Amino acid sequence: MFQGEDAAHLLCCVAVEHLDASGQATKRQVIRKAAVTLGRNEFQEIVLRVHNGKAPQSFTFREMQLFTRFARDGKSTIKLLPGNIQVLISDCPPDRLHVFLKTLSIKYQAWKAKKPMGDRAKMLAGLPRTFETISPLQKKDVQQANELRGKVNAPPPAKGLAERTSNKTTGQRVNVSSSKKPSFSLPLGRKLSKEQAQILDAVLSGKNIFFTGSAGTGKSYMLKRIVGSLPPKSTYATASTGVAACHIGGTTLHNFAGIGSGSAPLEQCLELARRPGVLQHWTSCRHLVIDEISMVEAQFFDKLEAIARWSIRRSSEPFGGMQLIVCGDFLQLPPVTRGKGKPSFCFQARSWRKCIQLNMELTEVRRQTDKSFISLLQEIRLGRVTEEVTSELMKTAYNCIERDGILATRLCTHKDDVELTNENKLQQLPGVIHTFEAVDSDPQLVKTIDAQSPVAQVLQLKVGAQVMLTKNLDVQRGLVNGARGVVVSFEPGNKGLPCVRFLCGVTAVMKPERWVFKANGGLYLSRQQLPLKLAWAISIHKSQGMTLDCVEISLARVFECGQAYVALSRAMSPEGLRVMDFDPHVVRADPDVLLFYKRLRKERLLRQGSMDEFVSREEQENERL
Ligand SMILES: Nc1ncnc2c1ncn2[C@@H]1O[C@H](COP(=O)(O)OP(=O)(O)OP(=O)(O)O)[C@@H](O)[C@H]1O
Ligand SMILES: [Mg+2]
Repeated sequence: MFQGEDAAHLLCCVAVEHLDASGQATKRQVIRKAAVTLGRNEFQEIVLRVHNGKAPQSFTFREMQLFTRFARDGKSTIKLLPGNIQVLISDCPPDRLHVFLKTLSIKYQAWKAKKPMGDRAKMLAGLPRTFETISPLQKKDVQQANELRGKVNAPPPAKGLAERTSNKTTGQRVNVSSSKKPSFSLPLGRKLSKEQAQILDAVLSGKNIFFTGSAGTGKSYMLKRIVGSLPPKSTYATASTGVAACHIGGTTLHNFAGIGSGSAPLEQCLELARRPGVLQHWTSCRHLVIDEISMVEAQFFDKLEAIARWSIRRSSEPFGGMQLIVCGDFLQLPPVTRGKGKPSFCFQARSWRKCIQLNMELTEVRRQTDKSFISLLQEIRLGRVTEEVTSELMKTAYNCIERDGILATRLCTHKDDVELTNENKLQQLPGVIHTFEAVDSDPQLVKTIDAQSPVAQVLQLKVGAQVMLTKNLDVQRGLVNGARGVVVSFEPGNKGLPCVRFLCGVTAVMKPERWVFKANGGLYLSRQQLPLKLAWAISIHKSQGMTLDCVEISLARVFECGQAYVALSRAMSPEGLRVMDFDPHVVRADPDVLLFYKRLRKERLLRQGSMDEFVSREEQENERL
């Protein structure tokens, strides 16, 4: 996260409105590229300074109202009194805005806790005018703000507090969304490692970058941080699959491009891309983010490049000058070919080399902590199965990973097996079926929503149903995307919400959540549904990008290179994994991909933030390939 001085500055679009008594704007000034700074004057009052590149305007205020509902989209409004001024912020990198607003809010509350200086005292003080950037947030600011909030909210309801501090291992029943306003805290965020920070720096320098790394090194995590650091209006977060797009809060690459499968001739694809609603993506995009690039076909990539360059943006630069931020692991799943032979990877696209200026690699695995399990997975990734690897994986067949009635999720190679398993298992359970229908923003577009949503339109559950959480509800308590649980009861009443016991020890009543998807033409679609899906089985393709705490894998019908690696690397630990019928032959790494990575290393094109030792070891190993 941005700390210190950074927390006091924003670069964004600003509209300054002067309001009359009825709240109508009497004067409005729009500054497309504004620098906003938070500071203090000679009396230690908070000042908001808006700079248009020529002359700054400073607003000192006594009262403030913040409107933060759309802060995640980079928008917020700050209403200031006296003066009745409204500062409307837009197109601001959301992570920066979040920290800026938090700093403003806490500093303001802390300032209110002190007795402000009266006008007369100010006049008598005769101090020269000054402006100093506000100091970084300190613990004491947060304490003061919380004390003030405590007084305003008093008396604090003891129940909410007890819920927040409950010990997750006790299995105590908790309410996931508490109505009490949480206390302020320092906006530290989760820290980036050195190598992750270098990637963010490279992106912010404007370079076209491809970054890679084994499963669980935080590629998607980084993409979310990258998207949060770029201006939202011109940034498009996409991924090759709907599930992966959902992980980074984006849309599918196909949806962004609007050219179907891209197999039509260029002229036809161009016509499709020029359709109203689609054209706007192409013209407004300055930063194109793509996750799970391993599943994007070379030809499709070349088509996108040609469309962007010649026809829409009329520029000779690769991708028409858009910044490309591409990430994935080519040793995971390849593009889907539907029986049309060997796929071409994106790095085999004609335009790849001229598009990508910088190749970087993340080396620190974060999904797993067990060092020997991490090394085993690295071997599998490269298609190497030693006797030791085989025996370690065979041993897991006897793992008893069921706990508290929560069964392992079976990862299947084929989609049909998944549907059949989940339907049959649900039917076999005794008891009444409870059906939950989603509320979609546009019922006509169920298919479009289905393609991107992690939850189904209709969810059927029974007591005993094995389920998986599809959203991070409370990361600290372990209620994270992919967490496994079992339905233990349904609440009385007509809503009959399900109560789920999770593997992490928490039992919680599930309430509907909302997902928002970007559709063509800047249109937003949404689905409201319980954040659950049946989890007796899921497909390996759907599991790409996921972290799972309790999995059983049958690899007998593996048909792709990288498929066994994707399945195995979903597990967080060997204790949470059971491999049923391990056969070393199903572990395969695509030779073209190995060659690609080898060449990048040899030509020293693959930059790593740290771990030089790891580089040389890998190089030695690759020499043996
Ligand atoms: N800097 C970080 N701080 C805390 N947690 C992190 C950090 N980076 C990654 N993680 C966590 O590590 C786990 C794996 O990250 P992520 O899913 O982004 O990996 P990935 O490289 O995209 O994996 P895959 O190749 O399987 O898609 C996630 O639970 C993520 O929240
Ligand atoms: Mg990922």
